Amino acid sequence: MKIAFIGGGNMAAALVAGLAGKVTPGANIHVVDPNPAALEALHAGHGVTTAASIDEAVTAAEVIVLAVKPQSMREAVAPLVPLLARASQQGSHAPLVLSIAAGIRSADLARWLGGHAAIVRCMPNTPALIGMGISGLVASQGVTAAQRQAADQVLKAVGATVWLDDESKIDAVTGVSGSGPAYVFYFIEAMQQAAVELGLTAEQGLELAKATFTGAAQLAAQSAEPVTLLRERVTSKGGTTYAALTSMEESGVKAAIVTAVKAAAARGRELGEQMGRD
Ligand SMILES: NC(=O)C1=CN([C@@H]2O[C@H](COP(=O)(O)OP(=O)(O)OC[C@H]3O[C@@H](n4cnc5c(N)ncnc54)[C@H](O)[C@@H]3O)[C@@H](O)[C@H]2O)C=CC1
Ligand SMILES: O=C(O)[C@@H]1CCC=N1
Repeated sequence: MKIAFIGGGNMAAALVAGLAGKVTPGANIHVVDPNPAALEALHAGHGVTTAASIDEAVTAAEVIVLAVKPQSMREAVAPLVPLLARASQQGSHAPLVLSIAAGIRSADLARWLGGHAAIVRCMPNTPALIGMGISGLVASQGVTAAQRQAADQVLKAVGATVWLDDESKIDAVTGVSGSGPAYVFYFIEAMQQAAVELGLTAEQGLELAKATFTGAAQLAAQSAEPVTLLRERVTSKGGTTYAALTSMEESGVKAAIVTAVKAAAARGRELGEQMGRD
């Protein structure tokens, strides 16, 4: 499979690391980015081919991954329009366009791409860097079964995939798992701060907080029991955990988390609306 990336930043680098030499040889991956340092690192690390601007190698790919910031998307894809039109006139295959950008809607992308129909939107997350990502995906109507499978293969190279039946739900995925790693890091930072305020060193606090997250997340992942039961098992009546969770309830921590996740989803929707306006 030939794969092209428009944008070679953080998320593209995570995907390239998962794909190169596993799903396809590095030489079958082409990365376009105006930043020479990003290209050099990807070429040196994975043997990918590179270009500072969109060229024919992009439309020769079966899958074109759009990995620029939402605010740059419209401008970044404009040079693709004549190349896609030429490829279709020559009767070549229509590449699948796989966008990882938060918010940007398939209908707007299709319009910016001159009516290109084969678009999958997806929302990965940064644990993709260590092959432990999770991505939500949704296919627009012009996507073939083979293209859907290709999109799944690309994202499975860096973790698990969850397919959605309705594009409006991808903003929820953005709020939960796309932005989610930041919430976990925030919680780890808070636990480390508490550890220091209780007299431990910053290093000890960080080690305890990180290992607690890793252990609890692995336990939740591996256990057949509901997460609620796992929580209750830690919580002895009248004990220390009960004191902490009661304090969290009184401070409205759960409600605040729910509100925060909804704010991320709403921002995704808003970005799509803003960028989709002509
Ligand atoms: N960082 C994250 O946790 C996640 C990010 N995303 C989405 O991934 C996309 C990329 O995000 P990051 O990799 O974090 O950003 P980044 O800033 O690390 O990478 C963006 C890259 O695009 C390049 N670029 C800018 N204009 C360009 C153009 N016209 N043509 C080609 N390349 C161009 C930049 O030089 C940069 O290397 C965003 O749309 C974001 O919404 C999705 C899931 C998670
Ligand atoms: O914060 C953002 O906009 C991107 C999308 C999901 C995670 N990071």
